[in-house]
Amino acid sequence: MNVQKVMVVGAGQMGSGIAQVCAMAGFEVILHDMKTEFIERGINNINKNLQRQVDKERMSSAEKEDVLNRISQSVDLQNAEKVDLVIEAAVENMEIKKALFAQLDEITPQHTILATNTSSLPITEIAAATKRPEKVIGMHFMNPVPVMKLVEIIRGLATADEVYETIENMTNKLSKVPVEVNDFPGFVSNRILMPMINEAIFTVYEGVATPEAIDDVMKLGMNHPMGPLTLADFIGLDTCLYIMETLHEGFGDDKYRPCPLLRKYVKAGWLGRKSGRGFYTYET
Ligand SMILES: CC(=O)CC(=O)SCCNC(=O)CCNC(=O)[C@H](O)C(C)(C)COP(=O)(O)OP(=O)(O)OC[C@H]1O[C@@H](n2cnc3c(N)ncnc32)[C@H](O)[C@@H]1OP(=O)(O)O
Ligand SMILES: NC(=O)C1=CN([C@@H]2O[C@H](COP(=O)(O)OP(=O)(O)OC[C@H]3O[C@@H](n4cnc5c(N)ncnc54)[C@H](OP(=O)(O)O)[C@@H]3O)[C@@H](O)[C@H]2O)C=CC1
Repeated sequence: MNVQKVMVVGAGQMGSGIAQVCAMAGFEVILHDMKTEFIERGINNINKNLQRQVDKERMSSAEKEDVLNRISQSVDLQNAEKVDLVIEAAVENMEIKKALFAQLDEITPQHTILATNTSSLPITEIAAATKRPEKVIGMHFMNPVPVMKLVEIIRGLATADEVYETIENMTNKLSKVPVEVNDFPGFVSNRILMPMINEAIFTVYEGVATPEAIDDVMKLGMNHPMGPLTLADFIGLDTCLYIMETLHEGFGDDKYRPCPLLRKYVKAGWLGRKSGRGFYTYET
């Protein structure tokens, strides 16, 4: 199938990044969120990223304007009625995603592929909220989207081969590298990454070392570009907690229990970089 028009649902850090790379690759993009202010925040992000490219003379100002002009804004999901592909990047919550997919199933044309950027939730269960499970697929981008090469592509139980191929082609057009994985909690990326982050949080909780020391060990000792606690703040501590809960519930194994300190921070509203405070403090 030839994808031309894309709707990205959720204009947060992932949705704005996905909208940016789609528009840069020439797709017409509708960026949808619940409120205009969230979309404006997303567009501001995109604008800043593109301006950096202009400043580095990798893109002209005219090209930047062309990219921005390919992105339109939406606060009405009905605007999905003419798109070929929806990439959902709303909050990591099964009930919210199921409700969105059920609505999108009603609104979009029959040929439309419904993809989710979920970082851990079962694709098969999200697909079951629609009458087109063969057209539902996981398209898991990494953060920051404009920089990271990987897109994990996850087939649900019913995902059709041609839908997989369309999403694989689309990923290549975005200059990303597709890697196919099966539908298990956390897929591959977060099944491996998130227990390491959770263990780093236990290491703070048990007073083994400060966040700075833990991050230094992993950066200087293991050559990780960011320490695990900086990375947790970057991903969002709410998202880290939801992923650990999905792993814990999905596998029923206590090795995936979320650290109580992670729960406490999320309850306090310390969500990391996006809220201004997590393991570190940030200017908002
Ligand atoms: C939770 C999930 O479901 C899955 C996930 O996404 S897990 C998270 C996966 N991501 C990671 O692990 C990221 C780990 N961190 C890194 O790779 C690096 O620290 C980083 C790429 C984010 C920044 O790299 P750095 O060398 O420390 O900083 P810096 O030199 O400022 O930036 C390098 C490039 O990234 C760009 N960049 C940095 N942060 C960016 C952002 N938030 N958005 C867009 N571009 C960004 C910079 O503009 C720069 O671009 P150029 O090379 O084209 O000039
Ligand atoms: N953070 C990361 O590193 C990664 C995250 N992901 C996944 O991407 C998704 C988004 O994460 P991220 O961008 O970090 O989260 P953010 O919190 O930055 O953004 C989520 C956005 O979606 C909006 N939203 C919530 N519910 C709805 C809805 N019903 N309809 C439309 N928009 C909605 C939110 O609005 P409001 O602010 O009001 O809640 C917010 O603007 C999650 O599923 C996450 O697991 C995947 C890869 C990496």
